[in-house]
Amino acid sequence: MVSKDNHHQTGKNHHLIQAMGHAIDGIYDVLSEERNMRYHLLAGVTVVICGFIVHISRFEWMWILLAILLVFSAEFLNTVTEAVTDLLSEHHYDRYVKRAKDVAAGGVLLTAIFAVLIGLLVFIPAIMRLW
Ligand SMILES: Nc1ncnc2c1ncn2[C@@H]1O[C@H](COP(=O)(O)OP(=O)(O)OP(=O)(O)O)[C@@H](O)[C@H]1O
Repeated sequence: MVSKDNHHQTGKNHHLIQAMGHAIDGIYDVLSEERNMRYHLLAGVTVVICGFIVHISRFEWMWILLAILLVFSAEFLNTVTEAVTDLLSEHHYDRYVKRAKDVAAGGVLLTAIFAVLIGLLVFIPAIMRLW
């Protein structure tokens, strides 16, 4: 989905609906263009389904949803970093581009490790409770 603006807008949004349209375009862009984001989405949906199956508590849901949101946010920032650095470098090698991209990717990795830890802390006791 691409926003319905026929012109190439470069200025501020004029109303909330327009701003929301661009924001939804951004979400769609990350989901359609970034393969890693699709893996994160698949993992997130799987974890949410598992959460319903093993009846995790409200407190546990808060941690699970926070972990999912953190990974998604890091992936969004990673995509922004890639877009801006690719624009600036025009795909030529640049050590500052490398630094920016590696740091952004490191942020995604850290949030993914956090999410796995939260998953283990929540689901191991939840599965044991079922027994
Ligand atoms: N213009 C550049 N200058 C220097 N290093 C670069 C440049 N472009 C990419 N790199 C290096 O290559 C790595 C991967 O680049 P990039 O993130 O663009 O590709 P990607 O594998 O498609 O990423 P993702 O999987 O997150 O979409 C970067 O982390 C960086 O180390």
